[in-house]
Order: sequence, then structure tokens, then C-alpha cells
Amino acid sequence: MPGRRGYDRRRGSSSDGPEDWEYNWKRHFPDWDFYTVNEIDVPAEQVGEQSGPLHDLGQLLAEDPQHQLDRFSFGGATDLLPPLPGLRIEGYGRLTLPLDNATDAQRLAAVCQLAPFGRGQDTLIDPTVRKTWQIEPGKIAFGNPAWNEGIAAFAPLIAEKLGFPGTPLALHLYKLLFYEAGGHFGKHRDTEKEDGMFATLVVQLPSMHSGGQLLVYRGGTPITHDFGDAGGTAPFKCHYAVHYADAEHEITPVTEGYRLALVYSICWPAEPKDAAVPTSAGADAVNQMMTLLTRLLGEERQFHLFLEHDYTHKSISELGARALKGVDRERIARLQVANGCLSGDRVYDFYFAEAKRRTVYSFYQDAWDEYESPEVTFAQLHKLDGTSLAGSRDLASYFGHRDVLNPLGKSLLSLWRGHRKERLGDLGNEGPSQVTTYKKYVVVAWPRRLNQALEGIRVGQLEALRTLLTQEPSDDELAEFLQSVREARSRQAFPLRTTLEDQLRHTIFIALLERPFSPRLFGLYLDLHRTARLLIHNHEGWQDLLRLMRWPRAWKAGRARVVEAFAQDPCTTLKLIDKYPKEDPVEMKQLLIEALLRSESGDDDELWRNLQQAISWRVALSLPEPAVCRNLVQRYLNVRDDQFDVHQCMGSLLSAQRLHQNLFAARRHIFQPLLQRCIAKLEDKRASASGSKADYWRFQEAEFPADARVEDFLQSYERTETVKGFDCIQSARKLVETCQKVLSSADALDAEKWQRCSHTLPKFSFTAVEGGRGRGAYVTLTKTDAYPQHREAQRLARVAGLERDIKTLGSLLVVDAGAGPSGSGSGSISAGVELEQTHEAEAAPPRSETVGEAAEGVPTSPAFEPLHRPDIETDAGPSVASGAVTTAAPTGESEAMVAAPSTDDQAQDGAEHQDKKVKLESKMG
Ligand SMILES: O=C(O)CCC(=O)C(=O)O
Ligand SMILES: [Fe+2]
Repeated sequence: MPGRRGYDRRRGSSSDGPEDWEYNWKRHFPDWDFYTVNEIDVPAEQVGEQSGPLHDLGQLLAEDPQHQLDRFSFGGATDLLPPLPGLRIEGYGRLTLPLDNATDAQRLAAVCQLAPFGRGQDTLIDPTVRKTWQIEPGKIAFGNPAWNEGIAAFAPLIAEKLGFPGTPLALHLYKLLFYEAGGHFGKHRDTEKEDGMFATLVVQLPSMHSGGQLLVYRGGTPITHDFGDAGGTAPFKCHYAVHYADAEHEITPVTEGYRLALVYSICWPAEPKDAAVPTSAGADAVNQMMTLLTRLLGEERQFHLFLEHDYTHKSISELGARALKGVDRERIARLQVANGCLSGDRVYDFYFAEAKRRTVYSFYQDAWDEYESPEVTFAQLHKLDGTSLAGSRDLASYFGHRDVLNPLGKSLLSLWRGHRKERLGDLGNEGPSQVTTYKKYVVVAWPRRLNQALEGIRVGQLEALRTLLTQEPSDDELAEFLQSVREARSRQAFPLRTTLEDQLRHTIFIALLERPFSPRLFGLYLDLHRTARLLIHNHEGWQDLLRLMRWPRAWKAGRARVVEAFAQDPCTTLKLIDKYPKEDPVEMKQLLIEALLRSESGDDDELWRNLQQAISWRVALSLPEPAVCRNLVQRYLNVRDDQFDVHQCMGSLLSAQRLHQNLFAARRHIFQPLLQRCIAKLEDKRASASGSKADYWRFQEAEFPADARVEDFLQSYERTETVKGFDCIQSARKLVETCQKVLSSADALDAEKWQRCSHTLPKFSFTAVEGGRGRGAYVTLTKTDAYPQHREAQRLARVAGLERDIKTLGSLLVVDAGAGPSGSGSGSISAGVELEQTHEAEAAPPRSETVGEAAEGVPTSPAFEPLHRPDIETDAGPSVASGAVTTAAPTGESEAMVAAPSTDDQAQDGAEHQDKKVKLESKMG
């Protein structure tokens, strides 16, 4: 499981208290009664800033001068509502409160329905989740006119307590609920049952009952409404409770008696202008906020604020900021006030963005684990008035954790909390009447000056650029655009290989070509080309680069940057040098070599790995400068011994030698130390391969799933063993048959086959014979020497291979004149020949690609060729004296032969392939 940094919610080590996870999982998976949920979190210290203007701004927003503002739930006894509402219920008649007898209760229940609840789009009835009777409002009448007057008087009080004094909220009766003993409603949130609904009012009518408390959750301990139970006022008064619809809540089971409650939806006024914005921020705070916003704008920083409450798409798109609840409303209002006092275009624009955090959990070692990093998207931009911006693409990649305005210093998961149960949670009473999904909204603050960039994200930068270009932008305007593109890029990995990106760069380049040269614009353009690959990413990119070279002023300004870009990507650079077409400027090739040399002088591991992958001595050799060769060799020599891949190195050397015999000969003193290192390494290997044969009779790798006793025996040192404990001879015979079946099906005894394809065959050889009778029956297992022989043959082959390699490399060493290495055909290469001049490199014979040709010059090398293809008969040629052993031997396990020369060839193949991809092939021949 990658990157698990979870915590154990069950054990309460998370900071935010109960969630409905446990509840839901329990209900859906009742068998797993102990579980933990581990989630990848980002600790508070890494979310937002620990100091600086964004941090200070958060501090200012964290201070809440009116502590009442975010009372997300409140309630108590009320005298605004009469204790005798004069309730008449269709089919029942006048209801006397409090209800206290079973006869009335039964009559009432008879006119009720079982209350359903919603899950996703479904409306369900499940008494384990909800057990309540309900009656539609249409069937209820209030005989006492004081009732509706009381409700009307209640609304302003609620508005004030919620923090919107003066806002004419509307209260709409939704249902009458009736609970008998055992009645309850599990943890849930309320659906927004009608337009503008954002909170719920519960009025408990005078009731005689125990239990039936309303618990409202939001971090920490829940707020409990006992509706006058403890104070003993429940039977005589109305009690109420208000909570935001998105707050989780539950009704604990009624343990005795009967409980009656009216549920009202609390809605925003239909007329938006009626919604008052709290203005609690004092002048002092506004001033401080202005200063901080100005500093942030100076840094062109965008940031975002997670809203504490949950909102539906419907409420945000229809009401915009008017949908904001409690602390969210206050914070955004204060930001707006301060921002509104700033002038010109040095201000922020605020948008809502719909944030989604999608995560996959999987059950892993008794715990639910977040599987991989969650997928976060910020999409669907809305202005604060709710109007949506078309075509907004995902913004999440433009915002890092550090850009969070985090007033309460929360960890990332706490910021997301409240959103998690989209799938499994129960959403309110009856299934939603429209698509109502709770999502986390964030408010994005975007410097107005960077609007172009935002526009770019929304409609695509290319389009934005094209639009801009039609307006004949000034240098400043164009620079601003490029800056914004750069800014946006720096926040995410530069996406490679998308034609749009290429077109964008190309369009910029052409635009620059057509204007008087501006070093500033040009620098910005080059900022978008940090790597060589980007410069030559497609045919146009290459053409642009060549054009750039022929544009003296630009080239003067940009050459160093181009070298730098190539120096950072030695693989591409090597390939380019190798394939550089004659007709293109010589200057380019020089530049590439310069870049390569520079890249080699670095001490970067990553770079070296790349280089090693791409390295081709053939290429290195073909370079006029021996210094490049020397650098590469030095690089190889610097590699730690445990990382030194002798076969790869040897393969590269031999391939270079084969293809550039003269040059290789000329530069062999450069390669000398590397050859020596390879030889030393191979000698080490040979020494260990010559070692112990004691283990030959121990078939360690034997697998015999059909019978553990047989497997144990095969893996032991014993040569023979008697298996006993059968109840009759038939049982013993059965084991023998099993053994024979395994042995014959795999042709295990066919030594010849073994020689040919060793890895597919079992790693053992033995016989099984039954004897005795009755309970004395037994099976005698006896190892045969087929497998040990095979192992010995392998070992010999390995040693022979190593010896042959050592000999081959030895033949390439610089030797004293006249004392050519024995047995190699390389006597003709004199150590005295030192061809260092450039023209010699060019005078080297055309690259000879055929093995045959190379074999003539250096007869030992082709013997490597076929060895990594065990199925092909080796054609080693007469000059390879020791080849007989090697070729006859199975090759699959012979490490000396494993793909040594293929490494380089594969690198070449890879390079070829790569080149095709970047479409340079046609260009460069
Ligand atoms: O019974 C109550 O007090 C409220 C029930 C409830 O939460 C609901 O109907 O959504
Ligand atoms: Fe509810």
C-alpha cells in the first residue's frame, strides 16, 4: 500500500470525533465488527502557512467577535408557541396533548405511515435505521391561531441566533412525527427538501416520554437536545431545536411513552436582496486584512478556503454567497469587505469551486485503508453571485496544500470532513426530490491581474493566446500572458506530448518572430522549455530551434539557455548527436557536444542513471572529442561496486569495439581502466562459480505441492528416504503414482530436454518405489543424478562463459608492442596507434552493422550474440574454441551469458523507438 499515513479512527486518535463511517460500515457489513479506517492525511503544519500573510489572514478570520455567529445548533423551551396548538388530524380528530395512553397511540398510529429515509436516490424503510410514524402537513390543522403567529414570531429569532439578524427566513411545516417506545432515527443529514432550505427546526409538542434526544454532531462531542426531559418541562411546554441541514444528527431511541414533534424547513428568503450580510469585522480588522491581501496580491498568490459547512450544487448555483451558512458567511463577507476597499485591478476575484475528493478504500489486514492518494478535483467555478463560469477545467493542480487559507489550522482531512459519506450515508428523510449531493465547496481567491491565466485554465491557454494575439498585444500584455502560463505550469508537471502544448509554444515562437526582438519576452518563452525534449518535442519544435539559431539577436540571448536545456537531458542529447544530419548547422552539433560534456561534469545520480541507460559507446566514440569518451569512462569508474553492472558495461564496450574498430583501437588507453575493472569483476564471479558442489544433492528449489513429505525430502541433503505411515499398500502405491505422474508429465527424467530448456522443468530428479504391505507399507524415494549433473553442466558453462568473457576483454587491453594477447585475432591492432585527431574519427570505416564483419576483426565478440536466445542454435564460428561447452550448455541460468551484449543493443533499439516517437527520424535521416 503506497504511502500509508493513516490513523486509527476507531481508537479515537483522530481529532474530529465521531463520524458516520463506523455507523455505516457496521450497518452494511455487520460481520466486520472491528475495523479501522486509515486515511492519508496531510498534517496541519503542512496545510497553509505557518507564518506570512496567508497565515496572518487566517488568524484574522479565525477570530470570531460574535461567538454566537456559528451556533450550528441551538434550542430549548419556548413560550412563543402555545402548549395547546389545538391539533386536528385527519382520520383521528382532536389530539389531546400530551399523548399518554396506548389506546390513543394505537389510533394515531393507524392514521400514520412509517417514515422512510433517503439513501442516495432511493427512499427506504428500514426500522433499524429509522423507526418513526409520520403524518403529512396536509392532514394537520392548528385550531389555536396563536400557533402560526408563534411560528411567524419564531423566524426572526432564529435568524438572529444563526447570525443573520434581519433576514426574513421562512419556516415551512414538513411533517408531524410520532415516536413510540423503540422509535429512533439513526445518524443522518437532512435533504434540502425545497428551494432555499438550509436548516431544520424541530418543535417537540408537549410529550410524556423518556429518551428520544436529538444529538447534533460537528466535531468533538455532539450538542444534545433533551427537549425538557431533564428539567421535567417536556409534558407542559413546546421545546425546539435548530440545526443546519448538513449537520449530522440522530434521534436516540424513545425508551418509554410517546413523543410528538413537528419538523419545519428553514429557508432563505425568496428575494435575495433581503438576505443581510453580517458586518462584524471592525475597521481595525478590515485595515489589517487589506494590508495582508495587498501583500498576497504583490506575490500574485492565489489561495483557497475550505467552507466549513456543506452546500449543494443547487444552493451555490442559485444563491451564490447567499447560501453561505454561519462562519462561512462571516468569513467570506469579511474577505469581501476588505477586498472591496482595495483599488484598481489589484484586487482578488472570489469564486466557488466544487471540490471533490474521491478515494478508494480497501480492506487490508483488518483495516480499511485509503488506497493510493485520493483524487482531488476543483471544478465548476461559480462567481459569488452564483453564476457559473463555462468550461472551467479542473483547478486542483493549480493549488497546492500551501495555498490553503486555514483559519483553524486544520489538517487536510479535517478540512474535507463532512463530505465523506456520499455513497453510504443516509441523506435525510425521504429520498431527495432532485439531485442533491453534498460536496465540499471551496472559495478560490484569484488575483484579478492573473485573470488571463484563469481564463487560460478555463478555455485553454492556446485559445486564450490566440484571442490575445488578435488584439495586437503590447509587450507588457504578452509578457503578462507568458508569465501567467509559466506560473500555472510551475504548479504542475509540464504535460509532455500533448499537441496543444506544442502548438502553444509554437504559436508563441511565431508571435515573437514577428515582433521586434524583446529579450524579456524571449526569456519567458525559453522558460517554457526547460528540457531538451520540449525543445525538439516535435518536428515544429526542431524547426523552431533551427530558426532560432539563424536569428542572431535571439540566438545570442538564448544559446546558453538552450545548452542548459540539453545538458539536463543527456539521453536526448546523445541521440541527437548520433543522428545529427549533415545538412543542419555545424553549430548545433557543437552545441550538443558542449551540452553533453557539461551534463557529464555534474554529480547528479539521476543524470547518470539516464546516461547509463542511453549510453552508447558507439556514439561516444563517434564524437570528435575524446574528452567525451574520457568523461563517460570516468563516470563508469566512479560507480559503486555493488551498482556496477559488468555485463552492461562489457556489452557496451564490445558493441563499440565491434562497430568502430579503428577508433576504438585508437582510444583503447581511455577504455583501459574500464576494461580492467570489468575483468576484475568477472574474475571474482569466476572464483565464486568454481566453488562448492556439496549442495548438488540438495534440491533446494524443488517444489512438490502434491506431497509435502516428498518436497521435504527433495529439499534435504538426504539421497534416499523411506516414507512410512501408510494404512495399506494401496496408499503407498498411490503416492508412487502421484510421483510418477509429476515426473512424467514434466519429462523430468529426460536429461536432454533439461539441457535445452532448463527453467520450465522441475528442479529435481528422483525415483519412487513402493514396498511392504498393510500398515507396514512404505515408499522408497531415491534421488538420481540427472539433476545434479545438470547443475554441474550449468556451472561449467557459467565458468566457461566467464573465462571466455575475461579472455575477450583481455584481448582488448593495451599490450606491449609485439606481445599481442594470445588467441585473439587482434594482433593487428598495435598499442602504438593513437588516433586522436578529429579527421581520423571521420575517416573511420562506415559503421559496420554486420556481426560477420566485426567477427573478422575481433573474433571473440560475436560469440556473445546468440547466447541470450537459448532457442537459437549458436553459430559461434570456428575461432571460438571454448564455445563448445557454452553452446552445448543450457543458457537460461548461466549468468555470464545473460544478455550481456543485448543491453547496448536494447538501448539502441530503445533509442530508435524513442526517436520515432519524437518524429525526428524523417528530419534527421
Ligand atoms: O424527531 C426529530 O426531532 C427530528 C427527526 C429528524 O431528524 C428528521 O425528521 O430529519
Ligand atoms: Fe433529520
